[in-house]
Amino acid sequence: MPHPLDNHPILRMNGAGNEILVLDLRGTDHVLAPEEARAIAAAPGLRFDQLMALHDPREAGDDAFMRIYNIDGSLSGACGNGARCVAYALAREGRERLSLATDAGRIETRREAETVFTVDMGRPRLDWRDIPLAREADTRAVALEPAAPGAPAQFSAVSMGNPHAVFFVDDAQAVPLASLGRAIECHPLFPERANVSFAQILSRDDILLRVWERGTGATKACGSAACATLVSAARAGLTERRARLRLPGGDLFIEWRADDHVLMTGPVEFEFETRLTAKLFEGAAA
Ligand SMILES: N[C@@H](CCC[C@H](N)C(=O)O)C(=O)O
Repeated sequence: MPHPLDNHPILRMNGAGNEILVLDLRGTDHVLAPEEARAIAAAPGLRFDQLMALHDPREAGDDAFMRIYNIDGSLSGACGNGARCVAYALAREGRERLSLATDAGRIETRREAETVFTVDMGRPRLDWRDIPLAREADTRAVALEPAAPGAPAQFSAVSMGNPHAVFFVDDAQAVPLASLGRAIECHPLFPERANVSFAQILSRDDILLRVWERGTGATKACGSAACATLVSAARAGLTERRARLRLPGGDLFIEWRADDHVLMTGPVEFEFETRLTAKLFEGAAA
């Protein structure tokens, strides 16, 4: 029997430099196995930061249900830049606004301009159990214990549907992102691991940000991390509730509205469309 994804189209896009694949599985009952996600990531030209698999909606009013894969095959409950890429992909069907469900909740997107999209990421979750953390803590300032060599002593914890640890630093460019990110992602405080951000406050509405993503590593942009950072900075009184987040791949504009929803706006680029082949999955579970 041919592999169900043989000859299936796949889109390569990026959201502010965050490398995204969009795999539209609506109308099929195929659920991508972690091994299959890793096989796609290993194919020439298809390496991704996140793969967004679209499934038929489970509830009336939704446009799709999404499964979000990291490069190691693990799943995430949220991906802000990926959602904006999905919004661009489905805009080709004439849909300018979307409601997208994940296991962590529902997010909404809208088109602002030809290649600029906003995603409403919903409310941040700020209770230590929701991050989750391994022990009770005030999420505004959690002590990193045991200490990680070279890491700041404390961080802010936020869930945007996925776990984030945000460290405020004087010089984000000087942070050894790979070594610290790897160590903190898997720190015993995070039973589900964490996305790790290093943020430098430039002014009350301007933040420089570098991110080590859970399950993927250093990326050029991480939307949910940008949201978690703005929420952390505003809670700490370091910024207003609206700011520009400068990431290596581009700028994201984040607003934590009075109704508690966090909105992110930024650019999306379509790179190319190609087709998967059965050969790619040889050795991976079907
Ligand atoms: N790049 C994403 C976040 C992707 C998920 C993350 N690596 C996780 O495992 O939670 C974004 O734009 O939000």
